[in-house]
Amino acid sequence: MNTTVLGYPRIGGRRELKKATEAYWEGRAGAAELAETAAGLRRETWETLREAGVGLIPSNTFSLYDQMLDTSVMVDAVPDRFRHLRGLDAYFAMARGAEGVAPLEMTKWFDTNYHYIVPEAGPGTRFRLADGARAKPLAEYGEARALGIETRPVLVGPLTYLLLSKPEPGAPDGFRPLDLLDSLVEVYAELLERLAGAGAEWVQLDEPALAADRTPGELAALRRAYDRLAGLPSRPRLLVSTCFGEIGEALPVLAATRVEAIGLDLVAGPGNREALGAIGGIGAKTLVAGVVDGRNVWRADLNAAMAGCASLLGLAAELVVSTSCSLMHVPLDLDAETGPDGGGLDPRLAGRLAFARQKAGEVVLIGRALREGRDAIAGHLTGPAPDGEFVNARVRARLDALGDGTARRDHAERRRAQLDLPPLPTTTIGSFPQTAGVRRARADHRAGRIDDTAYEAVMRTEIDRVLALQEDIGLDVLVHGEPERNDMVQYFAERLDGYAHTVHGWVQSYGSRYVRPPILFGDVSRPEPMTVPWTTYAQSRTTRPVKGMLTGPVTMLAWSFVRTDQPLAETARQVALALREEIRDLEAAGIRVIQVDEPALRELLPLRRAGHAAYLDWAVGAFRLATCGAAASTQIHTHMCYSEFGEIIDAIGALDADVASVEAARSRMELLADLNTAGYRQSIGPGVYDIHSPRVPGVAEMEEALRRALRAVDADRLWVNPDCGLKTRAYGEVEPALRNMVAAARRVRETLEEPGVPRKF
Ligand SMILES: CN1c2c(nc(N)[nH]c2=O)NC[C@@H]1CNc1ccc(C(=O)N[C@@H](CCC(=O)N[C@@H](CCC(=O)N[C@@H](CCC(=O)O)C(=O)O)C(=O)O)C(=O)O)cc1
Ligand SMILES: N[C@@H](CCS)C(=O)O
Ligand SMILES: [Zn+2]
Repeated sequence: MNTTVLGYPRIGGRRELKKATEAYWEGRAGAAELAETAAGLRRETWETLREAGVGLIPSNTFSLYDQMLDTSVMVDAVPDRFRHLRGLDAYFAMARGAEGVAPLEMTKWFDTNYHYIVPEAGPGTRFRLADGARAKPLAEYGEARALGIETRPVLVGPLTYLLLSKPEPGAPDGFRPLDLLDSLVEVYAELLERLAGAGAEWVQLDEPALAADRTPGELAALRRAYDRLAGLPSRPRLLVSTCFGEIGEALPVLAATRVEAIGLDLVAGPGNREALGAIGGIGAKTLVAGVVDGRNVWRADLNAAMAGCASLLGLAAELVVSTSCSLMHVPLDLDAETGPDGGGLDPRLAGRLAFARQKAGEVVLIGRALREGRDAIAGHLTGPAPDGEFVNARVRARLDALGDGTARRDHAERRRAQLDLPPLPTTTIGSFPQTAGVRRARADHRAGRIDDTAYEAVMRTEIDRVLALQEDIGLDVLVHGEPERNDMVQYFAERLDGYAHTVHGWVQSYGSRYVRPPILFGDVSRPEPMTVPWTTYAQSRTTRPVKGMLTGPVTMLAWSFVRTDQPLAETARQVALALREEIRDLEAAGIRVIQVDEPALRELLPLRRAGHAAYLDWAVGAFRLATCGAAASTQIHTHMCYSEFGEIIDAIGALDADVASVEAARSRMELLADLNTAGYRQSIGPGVYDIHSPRVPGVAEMEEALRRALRAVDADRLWVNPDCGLKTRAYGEVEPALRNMVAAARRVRETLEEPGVPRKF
């Protein structure tokens, strides 16, 4: 009975990776320093896992930016536009763009809040093992070995890699990256042979794409890939690891290959257990049983996990106790919270939590209990949490009284009652750059070095500056800039009862950007207004409309660690009620435009179609519960980003917001045609430039984007905005970009009367 984890956080206990990467980008440190920090973090991870007693330790789970990007570089899937760059410059340019070179797209990793860099492939793509013997998995395997630690290199599986790739611009219609599978598999074959030569006994190939619906053709491709790899004469043993749900028809396909082990997520995919039974088990193979939740922070129920593992014993030749997925989706170490510089979590809550290091410990305990008997871990077994510990009867009664009624007045009537704005109104998504001064003031306030009055003065000065800038640029609907928010979810969670917070609990969102997901542990309620003072202050300083800015109920759940003792739908309604109260207070304070951000609406969509309708029903219901109390004269906006919207296109309309701003700059406005087809009739602000890149977009390119949008959307429904908030950018980029955006909108407005340009005012 062995034990393992499928992956581990890479940031370091004091955010060493983030600091080193950003120092490198800013020229404050060289490549050697970055490499040294990275090696130190890898070593720390391996040693931590070894000390915890984990039997099979993974390697190549580290990345300077993203594991998909690492794979693209490893197999030389580097688009031509980056070929003039070398080494780290090319690597980071693919992620972030460079002078005159647009980055690759970035999008959500399955249903997590992690984002990967989307590979591009075309018929001319020639995969090869770019660095040969120095390929990253080989290098990291060798590095661990030199430390005396035997590891299992982890690779993104070839099927998942290609299913997540997109056709390169200009690729012929009908081209699918998966068409390149056979040639990619040959690169994996070479790599596996080299890893075997280096001494690797096992290799883990991650195929999370199997948790989504797959076509017969894709399943055939899976079979072909692993028949080929498993048929190599000289190779390590292969673990095909899956996560994030049930793998359905892929299970018998994998079972029929000659790979030595299959990894199943038994937390997000409880049905995997039944499916295993239905095929009579996996015979001579090893089952890597993902019984410790890699995506949530609750302690494992060790009794249940032991019983679950015991019931699997007859279904495989061997069982390895594991996490359900990589631990990169949870914070590193709970001890950092309860230690001297932690935030002092309520001990009743802390006792129920486990972060990555604690979860590695849980895996080891379960393994020991299965080997030596339950008594061997008796001291670690805890009783169930007391019932009703964090219940709020008032919230429950109010929700019962509200029922399901979520109708708002007719859209046309709302339009008439709402603000009068010029055609193609210009606005932004909410946040402005979080300057060093703003962040310092927040850190000083947190540490007690400045008091509330001094802190508020800094924020007000910042709001004044942001408003003055927007007026000068000529934007139509202004924002206060969100300087007071550390994060769009954490800020609200800190003001809601039922949520707890960490100080060091960072989880990677993308590249060097991290979040500290709050922990939703009890019934949620709003003790007092959360945004009203800042928004009304801003509105008092300008005659133009200021847009209030809230985070929607689905996103509040998606980007938090959420209680599992009641359905998400019920928890979402509690958050929605708090937002509904906030909207009522904003209206009462004279705010006429309110945006309720739902960037994570797509993220929580179940990976399999069978679950979509039920999810969208409660997700849309929660948004409507939050917003439908608003008066007809209040314009409700929503915003979504980082997603392929295809599968939620109907839901965007069903939210019944008056205006939706959506990321489209990177996906080239394809979305608008889809929205039309779906019968979307409200207003739309397709992002006209990509805020994820430091590149300043020109007037002409945004004008062109707007003209393209006007082919799909009438002018009286088109808004002009960037594709997301500006908090990660610097003013040096933001100011010229917004000036160019307003100039582009004006140029298009001037031509609206020309023949052939639809306008319906
Ligand atoms: C819109 N996105 C978001 C997602 N998830 C969220 N929870 N929030 C989001 O906004 N998912 C999808 C997208 C993309 N994701 C991100 C995620 C993260 C960032 C980002 O900028 N992260 C920051 C950290 C933000 C934060 O919490 N800041 C705090 C603490 C800042 C800090 O480190 N302070 C220092 C001292 C400060 C100083 O002196 O300068 C300290 O405490 O040591 C705050 O501002 O108070 C990051 O840096 O990673 C962007 C998009
Ligand atoms: N209002 C938020 C949305 C980000 S998705 C912002 O502007 O940062
Ligand atoms: Zn956004």
